[in-house]
Amino acid sequence: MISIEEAQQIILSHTGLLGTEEVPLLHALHRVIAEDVHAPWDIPGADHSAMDGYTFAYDDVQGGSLEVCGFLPAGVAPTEPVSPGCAMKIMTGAPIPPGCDTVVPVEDVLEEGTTIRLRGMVKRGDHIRRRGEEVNAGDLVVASGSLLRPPEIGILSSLGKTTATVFRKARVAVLSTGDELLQPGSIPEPGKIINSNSTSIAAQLLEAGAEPLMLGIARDDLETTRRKISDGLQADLLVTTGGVSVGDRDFVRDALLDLGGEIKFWKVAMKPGKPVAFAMVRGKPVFALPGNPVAAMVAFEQFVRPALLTMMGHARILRPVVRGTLEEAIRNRGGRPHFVRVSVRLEAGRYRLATTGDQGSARLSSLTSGNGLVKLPPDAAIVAGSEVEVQLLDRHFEMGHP
Ligand SMILES: Nc1nc2c(c(=O)[nH]1)N[C@H]1C(S)=C(S)[C@@H](COP(=O)(O)OP(=O)(O)OC[C@H]3O[C@@H](n4cnc5c(N)ncnc54)[C@H](O)[C@@H]3O)O[C@H]1N2
Ligand code: MOO
Repeated sequence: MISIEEAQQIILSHTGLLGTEEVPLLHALHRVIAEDVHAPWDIPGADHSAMDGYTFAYDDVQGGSLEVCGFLPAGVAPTEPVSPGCAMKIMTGAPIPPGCDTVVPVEDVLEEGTTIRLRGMVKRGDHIRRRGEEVNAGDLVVASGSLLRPPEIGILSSLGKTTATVFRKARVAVLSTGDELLQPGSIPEPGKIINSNSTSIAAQLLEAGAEPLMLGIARDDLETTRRKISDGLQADLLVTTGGVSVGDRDFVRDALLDLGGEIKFWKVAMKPGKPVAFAMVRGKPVFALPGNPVAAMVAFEQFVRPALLTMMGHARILRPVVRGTLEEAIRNRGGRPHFVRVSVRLEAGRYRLATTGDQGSARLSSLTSGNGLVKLPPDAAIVAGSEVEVQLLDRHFEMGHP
């Protein structure tokens, strides 16, 4: 059996970048840009006032008082020089008129009829945002490979962009296998359960920024499984759940081989998720995840998500890992690393971790009541109060401040 890290390496060695597409700027949010964007102009485009106040030539301030000669709102570009000895009332964002070089905020002057008196010290150049202070024409502002968050979207907009060329979203086919499965929305019958894996995997895909294509359920026979998997190969990547262990009705691996696929690995030393398989079939990566709901979701996190993020151009493909204090003892009696589901909370600047109770691979509530995974090495016994590393699964933790 190979290790989690070996499995990840094999997967990434078969994972390449998807193509690109031009999308409206707002649709580029949380995607990775595939072009270098240079500034077509300076920002700011001229010297602007940074305050609502008065502008004047510093050399004209004699005795701390000036005549007010006019008003400059934002949105107007003055061309006439201001007469010597004059101050102009100016609003934040308005260009500084020729002849002026200093701004004083309104609260720092006494307004006396048509004159103003400065209340305190003023320095030449105060409260002016300089032309090109942020960006000069020709500067590389957003580099290819950058993740577009709201600030990047904003700066691209300030450069006149209304679209962006980004890496395509991965289209991912999702197939569940099993005679026991009913369509979501059904009422359970004896011996049957609802196919919840397709929905949870689709949700994980959406969260990773990919597009799920729902292939439904394949009954437990080789022919149906092969046909459904073959349909899924039209996508960029295929994820199946169930039918990948050693049962008499586990046909996924045989179907992959029948389709000419190469199984790159089967079984990884981990719990839950051991019977996971990864194959390349007709040039497409196929992840055959175990059927147990937690095993499928944990294996998705460790294997499918990093592959998808790589395909979509991301540089950070792994969840953030932080150190936190365990509030209870945990132990791994097995011979495989155990992903213990924990709830992580930030208390007085420190992460504190508690397990989510029964860690059965079929118990989805071990994930719903938590937001992190502790990878516990084989045979480890950790006492309460110890510091351990935890993968943060909750997006709200990604920036470190829930
Ligand atoms: N003799 C052995 N048996 C099992 C082993 C083993 O090593 N030797 N491994 C166990 C482990 S670990 C796992 S995990 C499961 C994985 O088996 P499969 O991937 O073949 O999954 P199934 O048998 O099809 O299903 C397992 C379990 O999950 C439920 N399930 C399946 N699909 C769905 C779905 N779409 N939505 C909700 N729940 C689903 C299914 O009903 C089963 O209860 O094998 C162990 N066995
Ligand atoms: O590894 Mo199975 O994936 O424990 O449930």
